[in-house]
Amino acid sequence: MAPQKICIVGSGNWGSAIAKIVGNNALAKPDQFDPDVSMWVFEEQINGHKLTHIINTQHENVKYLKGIKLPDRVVAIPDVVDASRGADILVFVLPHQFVHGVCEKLKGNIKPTAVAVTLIKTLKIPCCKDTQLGQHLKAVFQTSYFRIVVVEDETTVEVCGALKNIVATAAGFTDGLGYGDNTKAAVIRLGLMEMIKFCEIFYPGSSLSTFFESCGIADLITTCYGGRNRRVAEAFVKTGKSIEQLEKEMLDGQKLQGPPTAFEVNYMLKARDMEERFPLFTAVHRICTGVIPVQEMVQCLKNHPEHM
Ligand SMILES: NC(=O)c1ccc[n+]([C@@H]2O[C@H](COP(=O)([O-])OP(=O)(O)OC[C@H]3O[C@@H](n4cnc5c(N)ncnc54)[C@H](O)[C@@H]3O)[C@@H](O)[C@H]2O)c1
Ligand SMILES: O=P(O)(O)OC[C@H](O)CO
Repeated sequence: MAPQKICIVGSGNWGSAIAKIVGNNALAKPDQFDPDVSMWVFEEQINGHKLTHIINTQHENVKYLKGIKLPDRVVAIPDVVDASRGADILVFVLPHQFVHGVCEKLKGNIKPTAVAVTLIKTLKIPCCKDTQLGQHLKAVFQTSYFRIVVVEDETTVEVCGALKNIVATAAGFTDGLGYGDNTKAAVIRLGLMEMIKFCEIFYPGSSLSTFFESCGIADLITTCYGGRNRRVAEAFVKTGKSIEQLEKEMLDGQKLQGPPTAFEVNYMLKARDMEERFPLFTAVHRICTGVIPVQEMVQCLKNHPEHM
């Protein structure tokens, strides 16, 4: 098989981090991959210079991953159709709210044999279930410091990634309200229970063991202690500013996934009259949309179905 061309669709914080990993792997495995990796960059001006120009000359995404050098042969391209032209592997890594618009542009403009990998945390993307292809794609991402496990329960992996952002938002509210570690642990536990229940109901067939992979409990802990959703949610309580305003002020262009995911999940719960069975997901949505004050969050969890 000829070396495969890789395009990274996205260039935010995670997009840039994965560009470093993928770019180095492509250089190290020229028999498998074209060493030139393209990266679609949503163009913006930084101190009067185009971000693509800065990345292509300084080999650093100075806005979204400051201080980390990207491999020289990762090339930033501002047009997504140009960036993906001729690519065999498209790595999607952009905030989920922009996926639809980007895919509309790509429709009819990519190699018919191209495969897509999504690193996006969302509920929306149907994935293929090809373990052979999974092993091949593992070579794109695996490094000595970034280990990949190929699992067949791909829906649960993706849904875990999306739902943990809601739990992280709740954890941030807890921190902002000044509660201690026991309350936060209770929120994380109930959040995990709701994640499992949500998968059971909406995506039957998921395996409980998947929640013990990195995508489950490990990502949940990371995001509830260190993530952007947690940080902004804490500031929401402490400052009284809106989530939108804090996202702009605190994240410098990076995007929160928790509040929009809570909105999407609430839409699914409401449609099945199931809000009461998911008090944590429901409370986060109601707080983010101003329906209830954040001070009511813990009250909403006191009669959680897990306690009945
Ligand atoms: N950052 C992490 O640690 C991390 C880890 C794992 C997964 N993820 C997931 O990866 C995905 C991408 O997150 P990220 O952290 O790379 O992004 P980010 O939040 O750091 O960056 C936002 C990106 O959106 C782009 N953008 C802004 N307006 C746009 C528009 N109108 N159209 C298209 N793009 C626009 C920006 O240029 C920037 O590249 C998300 O689903 C996230 O949950 C993130
Ligand atoms: O910073 P957050 O809260 O968007 O979380 C980032 C990653 O998803 C954690 O793996």
